[in-house]
Amino acid sequence: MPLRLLEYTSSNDWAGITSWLVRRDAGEDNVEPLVRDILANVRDRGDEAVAEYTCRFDCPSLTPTQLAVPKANIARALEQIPAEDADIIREAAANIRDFHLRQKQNSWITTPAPGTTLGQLVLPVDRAGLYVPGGQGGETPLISSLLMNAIPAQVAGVKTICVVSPPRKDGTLNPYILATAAILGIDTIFMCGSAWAIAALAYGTESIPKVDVIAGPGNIFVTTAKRLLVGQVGIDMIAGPSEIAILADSTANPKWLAADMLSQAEHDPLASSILISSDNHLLGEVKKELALQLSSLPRQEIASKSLAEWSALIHVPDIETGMELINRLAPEHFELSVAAPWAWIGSVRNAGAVFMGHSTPEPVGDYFAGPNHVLPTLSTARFSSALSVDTFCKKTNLICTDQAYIGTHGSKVARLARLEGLEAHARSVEQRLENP
Ligand SMILES: NC(=O)c1ccc[n+]([C@@H]2O[C@H](COP(=O)([O-])OP(=O)(O)OC[C@H]3O[C@@H](n4cnc5c(N)ncnc54)[C@H](O)[C@@H]3O)[C@@H](O)[C@H]2O)c1
Ligand SMILES: N[C@H](CO)Cc1c[nH]c[nH+]1
Ligand SMILES: [Zn+2]
Repeated sequence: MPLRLLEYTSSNDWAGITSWLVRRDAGEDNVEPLVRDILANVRDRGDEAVAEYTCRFDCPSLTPTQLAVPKANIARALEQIPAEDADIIREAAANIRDFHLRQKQNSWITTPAPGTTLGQLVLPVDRAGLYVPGGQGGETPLISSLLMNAIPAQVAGVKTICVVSPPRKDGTLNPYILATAAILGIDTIFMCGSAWAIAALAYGTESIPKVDVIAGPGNIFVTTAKRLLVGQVGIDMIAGPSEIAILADSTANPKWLAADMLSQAEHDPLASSILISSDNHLLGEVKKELALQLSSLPRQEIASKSLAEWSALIHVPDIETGMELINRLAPEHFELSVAAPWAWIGSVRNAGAVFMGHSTPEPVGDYFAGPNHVLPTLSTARFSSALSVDTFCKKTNLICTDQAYIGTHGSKVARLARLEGLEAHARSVEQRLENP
């Protein structure tokens, strides 16, 4: 099985690693002209364009009036999935809600000096649009994507939440997606996907509301549309292909490590799975395990491309050096697979999420524990964070001063204004001094 074996002894080896790892080109430039056309067409022709694209790509007969999923179908979907599955989804949703409730920030005000009250209003956006990927023609419903995007929006207090997802060939959505929406109390769902769904949410159509923030993962057409709309509508993040980096000592189990690497490799041929260890024997065992476990995976073709092209086993002299490499990689998911993970947590500077110790496999975070699984990729964890309640909030500054404050400080404001050559600013304050 082709898989890179690398040596990292110091920062001198960094260039060799970045040269192939840090820019996984998904070919966004190639699809950009097509996506620009789609955006313009939906902006100008609304539902009609959305329905046309949907018929061309996803299901042959869908009229503009059929884009919205009837509310009754959403409620009924809960009867179409096994009750045990609904219970698992409810439990995951409760964990995710509990975690995100802790992120909620309150508005605050303060009185730093007599005559002045200052503060910050933390307000939810009015409307959010959530993209739920089709998942192999609707056959692998991305339940967790809906949970991870909708719950932070709900906790933020967003009043209008619209979900979009591409329909299956028969013009329906997977009942698991509808049932999850029903569990969450979401009843506004539109059957459309790809760049035209993102365009509809950004511009609004006859049936799809124009939203303030668009969140949710998707393929290259979805991602490119989101990238082109930055600045016109709030965008959660431009999430790239999944990544996992594991730092393991000799107490780690090679079978577990290989399974964890494959868990992300199966997402995408562009996914990246990196194992870093000072134990050469362990690295060799993991390599054997990867070949063994890969052979029985349904998504073997995807995972093997990811392993061959974007993954590696990296030998380091010690854990300290491994940690330095992790901080340079700034991975989306970082598994700290060592005997005493808490002893190392203070050294972690750049990672989307950290999975502590041998018994914390990454998929626990993907689905169930509570923290969000929409995380910064491609080294952007150096400066950005997981999707959160904040994604759906904005902060409005609050300033209140009285006449006494203007009397004490007004002339200083006027002086600063005149230093900038802005006379009208200065007079605005002086009006209150001269004509109280
Ligand atoms: N980062 C995360 O949290 C996360 C989670 C889940 C999925 N993902 C990613 O999301 C993506 C999901 O992809 P998917 O296919 O399952 O669903 P998707 O909904 O993103 O893509 C399917 C849509 O793209 C359209 N499409 C196909 N070919 C097209 C073309 N040539 N031009 C325009 N549109 C076209 C389809 O008709 C359909 O509407 C994957 O890349 C996966 O890695 C990321
Ligand atoms: N690991 C993905 C983010 O990189 C999220 C996900 C969704 N479903 C399973 N996993
Ligand atoms: Zn995953």
